[in-house]
Amino acid sequence: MAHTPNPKQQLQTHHHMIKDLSSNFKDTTVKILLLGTAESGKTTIIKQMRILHINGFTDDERREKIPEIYQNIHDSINQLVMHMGLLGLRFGSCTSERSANYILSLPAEAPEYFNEEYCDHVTTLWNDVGIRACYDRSNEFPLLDSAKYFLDNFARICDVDYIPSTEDILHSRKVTTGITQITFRVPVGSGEQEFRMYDVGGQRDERNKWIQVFEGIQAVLFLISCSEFDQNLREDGNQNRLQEALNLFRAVWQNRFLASAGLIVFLNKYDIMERKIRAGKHIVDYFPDFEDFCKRPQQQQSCFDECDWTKMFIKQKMIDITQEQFKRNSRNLCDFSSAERECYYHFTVATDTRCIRDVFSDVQQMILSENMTMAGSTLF
Ligand SMILES: Nc1nc2c(ncn2[C@@H]2O[C@H](COP(=O)(O)OP(=O)(O)OP(=O)(O)O)[C@@H](O)[C@H]2O)c(=O)[nH]1
Ligand SMILES: [Mg+2]
Repeated sequence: MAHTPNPKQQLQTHHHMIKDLSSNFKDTTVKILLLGTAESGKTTIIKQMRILHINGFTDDERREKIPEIYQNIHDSINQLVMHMGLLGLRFGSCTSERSANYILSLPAEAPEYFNEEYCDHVTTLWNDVGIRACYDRSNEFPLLDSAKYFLDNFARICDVDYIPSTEDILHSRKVTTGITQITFRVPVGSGEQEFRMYDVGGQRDERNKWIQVFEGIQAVLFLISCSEFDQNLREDGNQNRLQEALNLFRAVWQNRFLASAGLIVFLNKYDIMERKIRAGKHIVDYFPDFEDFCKRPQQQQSCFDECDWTKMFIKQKMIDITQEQFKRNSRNLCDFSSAERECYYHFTVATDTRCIRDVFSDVQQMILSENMTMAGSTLF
C-alpha cells in the first residue's frame, strides 16, 4: 500500500523542493568590478568591451560624442593658455597672444560649433613654442591625458562633416559619477559565458558608493596609471597621484568584502609613461626609493632601460602591498591570511583595442578557471 504523507509532511516536502530549486539556481553571470583612482582608465575599458564583444558604435552614437570631444579640446586649450601666465611663460608671437586672449574671453563651456575663427585661434596656439613649453610642464597642473591627441588631430575634428572615429571615442574623457554596467557574452568552448562589468567613479567623493556593488563580485579589475608618478590629484593638489593609487590599492586588497574576489591589476597608460621618460622625466625625483630598487640584482636580467625599471618598480610596490601584514583591528579589513590569495598583473594601454583584446582573453580564462569562480560563489 502506498504511503500517503499527511498534509504537514506534504507541505514540508514541497517546501524542501522549492528550497532545492532556489539553491540550484545560480546566476552564472561573471561579475567584474572596475576600481581605481580618477582617470586610471576604467571607462575606457568599458568602451573596449563594447567594441570587442558587442557592436561598437553606430554613426548616431558617434555623433553624440561630439560635444564631449569639443569640451575636451576646449578644456585642454584653456588649461594651457591659463597656465602660461601662472608658470611665467611667454608666447612665441603677438598673434598667439591675441589668440590666447580670444580663448580666455570665451565661456568655460565649449562652443556648440567650431567656427573658422575658433579653429584658427586654437591652431595658432597649439603651434606656438610657448604653449609647447607649457605642455611640457603639464604635469604641474591638471591637463587631460588626451589633450595632445585631440590637438594633434584638431584639423580633422574641425571639419563640418566630422564624425568621431573609434579611436577618438576611446580618447575622449568624461568623469564618471555613480555606477554603470555593461553586460556581454563571450564564446567559451562550445557555449557562451555572460559577463557583467561595473564601472564606478574614481574621484575621492565617488568612492563611498563603491560598496554598493561589492556583493557577488568574482573579480576586481584594479586600474592604476603608471604615467602619473609626476602628477598631483585634481581633488588635492598636494597629493601625488601614484601614491594615492597605491594607498587605494592597499585598501582594496585588504577590504574584507572583496576578500574572496580575484584581483587583477592593469598597470595602465604605460604608453604615456614611456613618452614621459623619453622626454626626460624620472620617477626617482618623486619616489626616491627607486634608486635602491635599481640595485636589486634579481631585476637586472629583465630590465633594459629606464622604462622597464620604472614599470617593474611600480609593480613591485604593488606586490609589496600584497605581502604586508594586515592590521586586524579595523572593521573593514579581512581577517584571514593573504598567503593563499593571488594577484595578477598586466601592463596595458586601455586605448589600444588589440592590447585589451589580448589581455582580456587572459583575464577571462583566469576568471573561468575553477579557482576564481569557486571563490566567487562562496561570497556571503
Ligand atoms: N594614452 C592613453 N590614454 C589613456 C589610457 N587609458 C585611458 N586613457 C585616457 O585617459 C582618460 C581617462 O580615462 P577614463 O577611462 O575616463 O578614466 P576613469 O578611470 O574612468 O576615470 P573616472 O571616471 O574619473 O574614475 C581618457 O581620456 C582616456 O582616453 C592609456 O592607456 N593610454
Ligand atoms: Mg570613468
